[in-house]
Amino acid sequence: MPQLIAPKDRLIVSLDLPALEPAEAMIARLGDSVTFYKIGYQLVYAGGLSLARKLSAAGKKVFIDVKLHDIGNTVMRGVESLSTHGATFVTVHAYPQTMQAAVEGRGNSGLQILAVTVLTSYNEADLQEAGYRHAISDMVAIRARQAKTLGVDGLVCSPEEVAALRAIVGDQMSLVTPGIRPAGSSVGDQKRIMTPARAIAAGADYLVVGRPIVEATDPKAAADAIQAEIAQALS
Ligand SMILES: O=C(O)c1cc(=O)[nH]c(=O)n1[C@@H]1O[C@H](COP(=O)(O)O)[C@@H](O)[C@H]1O
Repeated sequence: MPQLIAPKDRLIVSLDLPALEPAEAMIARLGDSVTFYKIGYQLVYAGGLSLARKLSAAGKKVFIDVKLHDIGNTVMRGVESLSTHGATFVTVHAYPQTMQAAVEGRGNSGLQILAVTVLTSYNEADLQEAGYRHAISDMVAIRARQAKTLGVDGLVCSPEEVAALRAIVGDQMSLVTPGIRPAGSSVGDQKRIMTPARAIAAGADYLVVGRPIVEATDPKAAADAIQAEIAQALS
């Protein structure tokens, strides 16, 4: 539930880096400023699961972002395997079979399933081009209802959808938002974005931030500034 999360623990730094060595160097630079790390495609295929175990043994929280989507049996077994690394969150795409299988696979392990609703790099035209007939707002709402019914633990969504999705899923599911851009930072390939302060004010539980921190000249200063913005927005 949002009110129980300490402000500092709401920032998840995405370790989108090519190898363990730069990832460990980044973690050392960020030090006590950051308590929660995301390990995604780039690092997970470069030894990232060993880093997940190391981070969780060191008392940090870990989000394994592998966005699973396959037949149910494969997803279930994949999630069973992923539940052994000490992570807090793992991602799957928000398809009913996939979400149901992921919930079965996580069992009582303590690993929480996050369903990715509509990627933050998509706008309305991108969604139509991919063959969907719904507007983004309708699509995320449909997927949020299905996720809630299936017992999924949380959603990954754009901060633009947080308020609407909170009304659907209530306080028991975590709302995790990438697409976070501090004022003045480069947008890159993200399309549905907000500043940290606005995302928190909209009701996000966790903010996922990659390039604005890991590509900053001073990553610790960038993380500290976002932490301060989060704390200010919550006060
Ligand atoms: O599942 C995710 O974390 C995710 C979902 C989504 O819709 N959009 C999105 O950007 N992400 C991830 O969040 C991170 C955002 O990174 P930056 O755009 O560099 O801040 C990346 O690691 C993405 O893979």
